[in-house]
Amino acid sequence: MSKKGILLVNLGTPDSPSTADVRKYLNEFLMDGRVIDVNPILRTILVQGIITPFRASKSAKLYQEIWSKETGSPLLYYSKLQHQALQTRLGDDYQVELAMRYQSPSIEAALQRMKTNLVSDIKVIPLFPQYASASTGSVQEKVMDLVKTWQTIPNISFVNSFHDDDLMIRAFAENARKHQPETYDHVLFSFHGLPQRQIKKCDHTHSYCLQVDGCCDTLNDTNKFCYSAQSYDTARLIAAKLGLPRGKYTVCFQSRLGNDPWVQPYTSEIIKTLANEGKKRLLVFCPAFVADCLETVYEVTEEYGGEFKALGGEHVQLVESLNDSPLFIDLLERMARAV
Ligand SMILES: C=CC1=C(C)c2cc3[nH]c(cc4nc(cc5[nH]c(cc1n2)c(C)c5CCC(=O)O)C(CCC(=O)O)=C4C)c(C)c3C=C
Ligand SMILES: [Fe+2]
Ligand SMILES: [Fe+2]
Repeated sequence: MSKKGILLVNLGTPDSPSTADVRKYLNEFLMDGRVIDVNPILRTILVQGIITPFRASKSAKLYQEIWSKETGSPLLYYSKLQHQALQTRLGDDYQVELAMRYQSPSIEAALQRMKTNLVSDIKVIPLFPQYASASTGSVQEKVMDLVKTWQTIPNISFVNSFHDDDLMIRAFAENARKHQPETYDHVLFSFHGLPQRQIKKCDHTHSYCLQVDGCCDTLNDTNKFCYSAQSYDTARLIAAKLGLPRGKYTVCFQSRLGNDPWVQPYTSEIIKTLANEGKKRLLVFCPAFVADCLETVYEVTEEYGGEFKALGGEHVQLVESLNDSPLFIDLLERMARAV
């Protein structure tokens, strides 16, 4: 009998921290119409004429800071650990493949290996807890775009999001307990940002997301696929698991790009406010990521840590990501086996 296929897909990272490879990565990433969601001519001018030429060498320097001689990019390193751990858990009845949406290893090569092995059931697990068109949606589109040319299209299913899954919530809470959250003045749940335009576009009523006060306070039929609403839900659940009172934590969004408004509050502004209030020690979760990466290792620890200290703060502690923690592998195994 043929094996069942599981395709794990994360975002992607450059092949090396050289400016040339970072440029190649940024061009592929940002030319995705779900990431820079403007018309193709404007996107080409923005990405290839403005963003990438200015950003490539700056980003390459950041990647050089986090790149390990032995293990390379943290995102790819931890993704490989997750891949191996899941294959071990699932055994020989399953073929587990790892791919990145951009650069390598590619989704195309992973699907091709499954096709060669006559895998007839494929479950795609985009490694993003909260649904966004720019991340999960892009993976889904890419997979469908590749298999549409096959003569026989196999049974394919997609995991859409797992923002409220108890195993993920417990995994983050367990990582935080190592740092004794009660010893910190404040806790941040810092999610990757998204342009406000993309948040509004996911609301088919066009009158709720970012139009109504408190639109992310609960999940309902209108906002159930809203990245921001799902992020608030994740934060509420982790906070509840740790018994954090409402005033002890803040949800915020990091990594803006360009001049358009992104979903707020911005992490950098919250860091300033907390330093000005005299807070000294911050514990920071990044629950949009299941693996440590540039956005956690560098942006939180170095960039926000540096800004906080310059304003009188003492310490910013990152809660490490899920990486290959047993509870997260439990979750991957459960998603893989679910019919
Ligand atoms: C959590 C899922 C992600 C969403 C949603 C997302 C949207 C998004 N990102 C950019 C621009 C950049 N993101 C960059 C890095 C990056 N982004 C994610 C995840 C999501 N992005 C990850 C996991 C990483 C880290 C990759 C790594 O190699 O470690 C970068 C590159 C770094 C830099 O130059 O700052 C950019 C650029 C946009 C525009 C966007 C949605 C519109
Ligand atoms: Fe990103
Ligand atoms: Fe919303």
